[in-house]
Amino acid sequence: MIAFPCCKINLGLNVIARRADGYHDLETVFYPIPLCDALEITEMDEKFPSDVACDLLTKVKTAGNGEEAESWEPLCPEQKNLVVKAYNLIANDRKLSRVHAHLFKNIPSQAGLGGGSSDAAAMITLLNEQFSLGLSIEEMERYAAKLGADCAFFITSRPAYATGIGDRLSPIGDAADILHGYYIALVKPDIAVSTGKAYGMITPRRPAMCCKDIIKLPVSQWKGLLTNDFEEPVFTMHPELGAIKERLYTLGADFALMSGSGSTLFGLFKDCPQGIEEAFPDCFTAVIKL
Ligand SMILES: C[C@@](CO)(OP(=O)(O)O)[C@H](O)COP(=O)(O)OP(=O)(O)OC[C@H]1O[C@@H](n2ccc(N)nc2=O)[C@H](O)[C@@H]1O
Ligand SMILES: Nc1ncnc2c1ncn2[C@@H]1O[C@H](COP(=O)(O)OP(=O)(O)O)[C@@H](O)[C@H]1O
Repeated sequence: MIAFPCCKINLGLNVIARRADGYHDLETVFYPIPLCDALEITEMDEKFPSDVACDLLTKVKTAGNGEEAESWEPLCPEQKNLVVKAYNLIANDRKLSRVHAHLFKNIPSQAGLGGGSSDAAAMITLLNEQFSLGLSIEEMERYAAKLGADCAFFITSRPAYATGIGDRLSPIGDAADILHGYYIALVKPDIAVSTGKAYGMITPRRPAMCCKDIIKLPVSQWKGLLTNDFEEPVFTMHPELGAIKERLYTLGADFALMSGSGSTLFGLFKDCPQGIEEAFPDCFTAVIKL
């Protein structure tokens, strides 16, 4: 059984308050983007000589100098991969057969695109189907939220207004179609931002206007209104990121912003943008019609 976990961008992100548990309350709109990993699970042969209940092979797509390379390499120690963590979480409560998992990584890591969280959510939904666990969407979202603050969103990957630590989701109604027909350019340089460190550099505040209301305006009016609180501290640490955002505007974007805690910048274009790959030669780039 196979799934294609997508990634997300944040349409605005306001860090509102620091909580007693060290986490932060935020408000953001999660918007799914069809740049996907592939995750396949197959049941393990009874005779497979292993103590491991879920073994994982990861194929990472890496780009460099205009060439694409693929290699079977662990992204991180297997037991730390969110796909294996998702299996272990469900296996704690339900009887599961042992499985082989094959993960093809197409979504860049440490990018603010939620790729790992999406893979974990896909594992939960795959296990639910493969083993007829009968879990409801809400039950799967509750499991997912235990694995990462933005993981619950990826159970359905429907555009959503998120509050709490990113785990309280509500649909955004008609605004869900707002980007239909737009082109998105994703640009991710080879810079890793620590999410925890970035949160620590923000002074929380309540915004004048909530991002779910701003996105009801035409995209051409979002500039200056729809903001990401991570940009200020992260652009200070890495000025190259601010420069990429400016370049996206020069290339004709109606709107550009950093996604999550970075380091991906995205630009929204009415017409298919030209020259993105050439403009950012040392970065991962993708142009996708929404
Ligand atoms: C910033 C956001 C915005 O969408 O996205 P990404 O940049 O990761 O995509 C998310 O809040 C990232 O959520 P997620 O990536 O699941 O975070 P986790 O792994 O759960 O937490 C990493 C660390 O970030 C901090 N953290 C995370 C979420 C939150 N609401 N408040 C926090 O303070 C905590 O210090 C935590 O230890
Ligand atoms: N399935 C997975 N895909 C990507 N990263 C994973 C996965 N499982 C665990 N990780 C770990 O989580 C870290 C960040 O995850 P990722 O989702 O790519 O970042 P972000 O939330 O910034 O988009 C990675 O550096 C890696 O060590």
